[in-house]
Amino acid sequence: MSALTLSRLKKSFGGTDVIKGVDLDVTEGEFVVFVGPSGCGKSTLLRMIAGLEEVSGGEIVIAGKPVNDLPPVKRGIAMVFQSYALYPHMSVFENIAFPLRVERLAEDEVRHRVGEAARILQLESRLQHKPGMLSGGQRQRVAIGRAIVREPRIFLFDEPLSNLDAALRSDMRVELTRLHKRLGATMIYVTHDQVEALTMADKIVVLNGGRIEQVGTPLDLYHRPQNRFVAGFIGNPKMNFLEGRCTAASGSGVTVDLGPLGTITLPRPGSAGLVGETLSVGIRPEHVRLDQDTGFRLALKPGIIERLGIHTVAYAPLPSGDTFVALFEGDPPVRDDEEVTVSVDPSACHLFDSSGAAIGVAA
Ligand SMILES: Nc1ncnc2c1ncn2[C@@H]1O[C@H](COP(=O)(O)OP(=O)(O)OP(=O)(O)O)[C@@H](O)[C@H]1O
Repeated sequence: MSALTLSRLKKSFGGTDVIKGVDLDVTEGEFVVFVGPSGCGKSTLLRMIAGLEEVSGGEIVIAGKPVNDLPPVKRGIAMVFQSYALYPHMSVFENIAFPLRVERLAEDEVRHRVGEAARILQLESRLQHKPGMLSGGQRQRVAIGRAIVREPRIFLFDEPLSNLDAALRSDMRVELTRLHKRLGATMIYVTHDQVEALTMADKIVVLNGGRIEQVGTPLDLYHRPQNRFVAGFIGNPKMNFLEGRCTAASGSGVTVDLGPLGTITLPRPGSAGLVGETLSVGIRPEHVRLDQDTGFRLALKPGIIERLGIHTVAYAPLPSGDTFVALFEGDPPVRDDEEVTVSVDPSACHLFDSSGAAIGVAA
């Protein structure tokens, strides 16, 4: 069953369109992550679902019921913000209990729900502490506890981990994934951190300029990006793009002349109409090999090499002025300012037409 449906959803501030017609279906129990560059409308979309922003057009349906005209408290949602918004003078218990006090729940029920949330979040020994005595991660757990006790249909998270340091973020990622499994609740999560998106999501929604670019599982987006934007956004280091002119295209292959870098033929169906068009060949840094028998060869002279132990990242200038990034496992014998010939399997490459649409990937 659908937990949430957005239909032709729009939002403008003054005369500026910020959300430009979003359609989305979220299944009950799904962990959905909104990602996209700064200003693409992620938070606005979340706040519209929460009822904190009015809708300029379209409809929001939660559990089968249109909610456009319902205030936040009647929507069956609970939102966790980046700033934990805890009351410093109240104990952890009272902070978690706060929304239940507002609803005037019976004391027994309050104790039961707070106790359960504290147990799930391992905050039982902290219930009498004040927020000032807690670490950042513990404070964020209190904020999550305050959402849990409301027993919402949908949890909304707006960059909840962005105030934490890197180590704590990765711990909290695991905790949130565990929490999602345990509660089986529908969760919608906004982040600009693609590691969070790729590791936590059942489904990722990539937004750009107020529109959805693609919706899919993390691996769908990684392996089958439908356009150049998604291809460049998902994956770290980012995909390399080499531009060239299509010189041949048939049902079995597309050939692109990359000028000084040579010619590559990708084994994917293309129509004869592509010949003459400028295409972009997408190469993921992790698909670059130092052995030279996998098809397309490229001579690189890395200017900078980052050795991270588990892998090595090489940055090499291209004749176009762009930088080509290659990622190798371990610590291979590549040196900066020394030429090295690498190779790429053409069947692992991506291909985009001049409008940015992927060639040979079903929409
Ligand atoms: N209350 C407002 N009044 C006017 N413009 C707004 C308002 N809120 C957001 N905007 C604009 O809407 C656009 C989308 O903002 P939003 O905060 O949703 O983006 P975002 O993707 O969450 O960005 P970030 O990752 O930087 O938080 C931005 O251009 C922003 O300036």
